[in-house]
Amino acid sequence: MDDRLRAVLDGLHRAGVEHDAVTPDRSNRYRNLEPDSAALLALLVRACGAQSLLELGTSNGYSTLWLADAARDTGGCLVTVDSDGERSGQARDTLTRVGLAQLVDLRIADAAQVLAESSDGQWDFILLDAERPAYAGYWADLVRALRVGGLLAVDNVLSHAEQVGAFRAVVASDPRVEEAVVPTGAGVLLVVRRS
Ligand SMILES: C[S@@+](CC[C@H](N)C(=O)[O-])C[C@H]1O[C@@H](n2cnc3c(N)ncnc32)[C@H](O)[C@@H]1O
Repeated sequence: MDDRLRAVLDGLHRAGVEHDAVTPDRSNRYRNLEPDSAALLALLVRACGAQSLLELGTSNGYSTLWLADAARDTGGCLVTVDSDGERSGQARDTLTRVGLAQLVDLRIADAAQVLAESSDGQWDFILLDAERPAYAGYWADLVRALRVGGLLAVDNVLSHAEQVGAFRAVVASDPRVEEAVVPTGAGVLLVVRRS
């Protein structure tokens, strides 16, 4: 990552923390990934050589920038989805500013619908970072749309363990996948589809 992008990311994260601290309504917060988690996911994208990336939960684009930068190295591209047009617009502006916009298809849409419309095995990498109580309902399409050998990452599995309990149970009982939790940031669940 070049110094300019690093500086933009550092500033974005700092501003996000400050914004969220004075925003009582959580639906208006940015709720960006922790920097260590974002760095881990970008590293995994590079390690996997992921070409086809999906992010569910763009917010103002903090994690999107990390993933897009990694996709630039793998020769891949990223579809990122958020139901909120205003935050998505902020993400578009920042991606344009740092020269990553051409790698990213920003969609203002519902995560469930994008997953349902994904073809079998379409995605090499998926980041799920939206509304946690909905995750269990996404599972059938998540695993179907993930390529065999592909990687799914889910944030907040330690910080909000109770909200992802049903989802964790569904994943743990599915023989098509292997999983591990990385205790970085808010806790990142990594799931690999093996069949
Ligand atoms: C935790 S934030 C994402 C943070 C982002 N990944 C980052 O690190 O900068 C969650 C985002 O998911 C979006 N979201 C929640 N439910 C959604 C849904 N069903 N479909 C699409 N986006 C959704 C919210 O609008 C919010 O911007």
